[in-house]
Amino acid sequence: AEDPIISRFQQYLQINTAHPSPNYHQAVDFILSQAKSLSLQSQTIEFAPNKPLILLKWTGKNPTLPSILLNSHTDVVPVEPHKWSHPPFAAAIDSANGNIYARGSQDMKCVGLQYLEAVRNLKRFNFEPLRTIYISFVPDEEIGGHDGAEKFANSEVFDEMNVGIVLDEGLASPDESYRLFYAERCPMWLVIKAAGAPGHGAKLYDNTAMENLLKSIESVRRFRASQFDLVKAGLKAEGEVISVNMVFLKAGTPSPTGYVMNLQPSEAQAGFDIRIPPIADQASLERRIAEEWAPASRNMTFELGQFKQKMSVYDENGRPILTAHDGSNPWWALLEGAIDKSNRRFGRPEIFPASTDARYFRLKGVPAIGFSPMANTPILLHDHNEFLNKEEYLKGIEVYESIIKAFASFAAETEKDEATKDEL
Ligand SMILES: CSCC[C@H](NC=O)C(=O)O
Ligand SMILES: [Zn+2]
Ligand SMILES: [Zn+2]
Repeated sequence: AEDPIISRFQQYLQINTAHPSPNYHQAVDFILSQAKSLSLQSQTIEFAPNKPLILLKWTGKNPTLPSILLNSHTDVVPVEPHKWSHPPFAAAIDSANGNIYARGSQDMKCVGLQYLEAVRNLKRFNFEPLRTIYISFVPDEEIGGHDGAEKFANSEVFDEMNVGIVLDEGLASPDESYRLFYAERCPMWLVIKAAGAPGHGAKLYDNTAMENLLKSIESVRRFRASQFDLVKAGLKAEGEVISVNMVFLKAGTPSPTGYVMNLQPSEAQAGFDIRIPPIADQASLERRIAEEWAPASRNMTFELGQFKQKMSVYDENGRPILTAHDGSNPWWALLEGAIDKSNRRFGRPEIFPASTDARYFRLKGVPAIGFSPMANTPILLHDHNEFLNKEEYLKGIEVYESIIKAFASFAAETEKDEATKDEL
């Protein structure tokens, strides 16, 4: 009985939805055909042209209760096919160990289809949800989600869904414990630019663009090391420090044979991917950028928010964007209980080190938990030879069945509503 399940996963993985030209329409056709076989209501919405978002609905017995949203993205990151041991869109299975190789096998086509397979099984056992369950397949997560989850979370459609809890992606775990995420670092993409006097390549003089930029890079590196040291010493988790990584360097005067060697250029720039946890002081980092990393006194300028990536770690009320993971959030205990029931372990709640669509839902005040059921699995998202083991995939379906059952059967509304009922 497991073969059709795996072959459906393979079919989804075989659709090339890699940027910069994801084949979204083929993915939509596939998901819609699955939805039809499950008798789920479906809707395709283009918040931006040619960027379809699919919204599936399984209506609950009490549709007035806040609903459950199971979110996944349909796009994947690009590949360097010749560096893979198996073609990245073949979804080949290594018969020796059952590993399924494909871009998206971990990030996150697995999760999207596991939701559907879990629903298939629950329907087969005639489970009837009390709460309405929505399943969304969104485009463009890998390029920031602006035309996908961001527009969706800010839409009337979303308001009308009255979502009480969102599940979104997490990370694989090399050990036996699943990882759970209550928040994520927010991206801040920075380009710093240095200017200086050009001159002969043989001349030693102050204030060259290159020297000015290098001073900044040294300063960035000291900060990077100070953050990384906290992680290495075990004092902070990966998601709890500010990461800064230089991702490009651009300078020099091009010539037909390469670069002009005896000319010191008048401009130089460097790009940095910065990620800030919601527990950090973002304003003080921005001061550091202006005063230390790109000081005007050294002929430097900077641009924050390259490719529209600059988020605030705070919401409009100045509160850090995170989902409660204590007793005040009943969904957390339900999730842990459901995983427990499936005989799987889980670790302490963490801050996701990169960024996901969950931030757009959290920003709307809706709790969102990052979770991808992949234990005993090396973390290979965005890497070559991304794979997920067949058995681990099947186990994940069972875990989602348990979670969906627990979430969809949760009868209490909020503490406040309970109190009101008691008074009546
Ligand atoms: C910052 S917008 C791009 C989102 C992307 N998400 C997953 O890898 C990331 O780089 O974190
Ligand atoms: Zn992802
Ligand atoms: Zn990704």
